[in-house]
Amino acid sequence: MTAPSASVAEPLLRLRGVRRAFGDHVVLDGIDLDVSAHEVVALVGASGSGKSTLLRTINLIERVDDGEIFLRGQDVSDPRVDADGVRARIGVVFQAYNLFPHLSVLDNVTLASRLVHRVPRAEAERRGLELLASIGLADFARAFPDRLSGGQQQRAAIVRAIATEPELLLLDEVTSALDPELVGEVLALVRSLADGGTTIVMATHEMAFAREVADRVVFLDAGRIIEDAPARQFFESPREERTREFLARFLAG
Ligand SMILES: Nc1ncnc2c1ncn2[C@@H]1O[C@H](COP(=O)(O)OP(=O)(O)OP(=O)(O)O)[C@@H](O)[C@H]1O
Repeated sequence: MTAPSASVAEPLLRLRGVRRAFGDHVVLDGIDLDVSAHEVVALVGASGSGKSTLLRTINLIERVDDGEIFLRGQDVSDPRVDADGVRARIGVVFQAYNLFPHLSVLDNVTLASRLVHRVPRAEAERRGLELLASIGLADFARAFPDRLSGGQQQRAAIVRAIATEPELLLLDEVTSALDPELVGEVLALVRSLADGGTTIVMATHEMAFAREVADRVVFLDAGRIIEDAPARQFFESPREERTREFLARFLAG
């Protein structure tokens, strides 16, 4: 028997046999997935296929019924692991309502750094202002979120998620609640994070974006991974019939 090669890098994230059911409804049915550092993985699939639930299990919002989730080799799905400690290592942005409405934009962006990571306020605010400036929102730092457009709010939510320099960024349909004209500015920010080497797992219905930005595309159907392929191969020559049907339905609108 050959020993595993020591040169093979451990994936940043590894899921093995992840299963989650709600009552009799099996929503994740044995998910195996590896994500390397700096990789961008798009989760695609019909509504209800399990994309959000998968992201929520990675972030330990949902507990797995079976299987394991490893973050840098640590089994974080072990119920004895401190979930808050794991969540502090992962940035998450949902479809909408990410910002606390009663806190200024800057307080939103700096809150986790200050409270969870114990960064002194002055340093957290310097970094927060730098991040807000990088997305053109420095002038809104002291404003409350309701002064911002939906696209601006989502961009602020994304910089809030990366303010603590998480090891992994999870994005759950971050553009699906936006008016079409605001989608582009949010996708541009995700693209720049991907270009900068942030490790991202994102559920998306934006196929053109997945094709352009993702290294790999993972197609989920009824809680199973049907195809996991480099983005170009996924869109140009999918192996599985169900992937072809999904893409055809998608292109048909
Ligand atoms: N807390 C819950 N209790 C019961 N059923 C749930 C719960 N969360 C999700 N589900 C069910 O699990 C299935 C998968 O939902 P999920 O939100 O993961 O799908 P999705 O692929 O992200 O869909 P969409 O693209 O519409 O966001 C759905 O049938 C949903 O109703």
